[in-house]
Amino acid sequence: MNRLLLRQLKRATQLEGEAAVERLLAELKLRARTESFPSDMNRFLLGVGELLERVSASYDHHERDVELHSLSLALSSEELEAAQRELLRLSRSDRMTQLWNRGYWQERLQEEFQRARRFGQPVSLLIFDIDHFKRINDQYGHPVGDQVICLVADVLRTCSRQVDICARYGGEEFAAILPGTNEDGAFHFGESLRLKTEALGFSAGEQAVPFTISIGVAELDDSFPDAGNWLVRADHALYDAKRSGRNRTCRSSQSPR
Ligand SMILES: Nc1nc2c(ncn2[C@@H]2O[C@H](COP(=O)(O)OP(=O)(O)OP(=O)(O)O)[C@@H](O)[C@H]2O)c(=O)[nH]1
Repeated sequence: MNRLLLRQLKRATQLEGEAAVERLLAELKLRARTESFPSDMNRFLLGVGELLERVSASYDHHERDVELHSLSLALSSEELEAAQRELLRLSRSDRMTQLWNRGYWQERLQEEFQRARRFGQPVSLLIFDIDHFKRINDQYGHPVGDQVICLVADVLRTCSRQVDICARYGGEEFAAILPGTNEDGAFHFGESLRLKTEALGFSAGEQAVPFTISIGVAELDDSFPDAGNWLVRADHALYDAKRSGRNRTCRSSQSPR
C-alpha cells in the first residue's frame, strides 16, 4: 500500500499497518449502516470496504505464496548441499570397500604429517596387504578375490577408531594413519588385525579359503624429512614382514635402514 495512504491511516486511527486497515474497515461498515448516511454514500462506502477486503485477502494470498516459495527454495538448497556432500564423499571413497581411496588418503597423510610436526603428537602409519593374493584369485576366481578384499576391509573398519584414516591403497593393499598412536600401539593394532583376519574362516562353496595379511608399521619420527619418506619406512617394514615369512607385523624401527 502506498506510503502516503499508510501515513494518513496512522494519523486517523493511531494504529499501524494491518491494525490500521482493520480499524478503517470496521469504521466504514459501521457508518455505512447508519440511517444518517445517504443511500448512495452507503453503497459507495460498502464498495470501498469490499475493495479493501479483497486487496487485503489477495495480499495475504501472495504473502503465503512467497512463504511457500521461500520454503521450497530453502529445501532445494539443503538438497543441493546434501548432494554436494555425497559427491565429495564418493570422490574420496573406494567403490568396492567404501574405505577412503588412495588419492584422498594421501592428502590426509600430508595433513597428519604437518599436524604431528606442529603439535608433537605421536602418529603412526600402518600398511598391509593380503598374502599370496594372486593364488587366491587364480585358485578361486576373481569374484572370490574381491570378496576377500571386502572382508579384510570390514576387519579394518571394525577394528579402527573413529579418528583413524583407513584406505584401500590399491589392489589388495591397505593403509591406515593412526593419530595419537605410537609404534607400540600401532604394532598392537596390527597384530589384532592380523589375528582377526586369520580367524575369519571364509569359504567358497565347499572349499575353505584361508588367507592372512602382512603388516608394516612406522611411527613418525623427527628424522623423517617428509610424509613420502614416512610411507617408505612403513613400506620397508611391510617388505620385512613378507620376507620373514608373511602373516606377521613388523616395525619400521627394527628394519635395517
Ligand atoms: N580380485 C581382485 N584381485 C586384485 C584386485 N586388485 C589387484 N588384484 C590382484 O592381486 C594380485 C596381487 O599379486 P601380488 O602383487 O603378486 O601379491 P601377492 O600374490 O599377494 O603376493 P605377496 O604380496 O607377496 O604375498 C594380482 O594378481 C592382482 O591382479 C582386485 O580389486 N580384485
